Amino acid sequence: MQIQEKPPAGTPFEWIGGEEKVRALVERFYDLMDLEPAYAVLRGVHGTELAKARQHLFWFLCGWLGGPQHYTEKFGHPRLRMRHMPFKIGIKERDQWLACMDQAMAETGVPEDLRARLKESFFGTADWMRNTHG
Ligand code: HEM
Repeated sequence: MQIQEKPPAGTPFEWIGGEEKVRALVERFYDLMDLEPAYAVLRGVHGTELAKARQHLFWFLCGWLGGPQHYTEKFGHPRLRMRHMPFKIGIKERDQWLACMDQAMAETGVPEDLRARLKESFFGTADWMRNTHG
């Protein structure tokens, strides 16, 4: 008999395990950004305080994954590229963001198939956010 993994039915939000898991993922993402020397450049782009970023990314990701649209209900269209314009985002920043998020997904137990799919989607979004060479 084979043990069935939860099938990828419904939304990625359901698949990941709802708000509790999204919250855990976001918390780990910013904890790692704070802790790991490998993400120092990315950390440096952020201010001293990460509380607002934690809350906003949580609200955003719930909707982006197909769950509750907290972010758009509060702020309207995310206009993410425009909102990131004040920060220098090149290849290094993009790659550290993606690596930090991937490590957070691994450490919070995001299912492998979902993790691979999200990695691709995150790449598209992060690459589109680049606003400087290098
Ligand atoms: C590519 C590299 C990226 C860098 C360097 C970066 C950096 C930042 C910084 C510095 C902030 C401001 C945090 C604060 O207000 O304290 C921010 C906010 C935010 N980022 Fe990113 N980010 C990146 C990619 C992404 C990606 C891929 C996503 C979504 C999948 C994302 C979603 C957000 C959201 C939702 C906010 C909050 C915006 C707001 O409402 O003010 N970011 N990011």
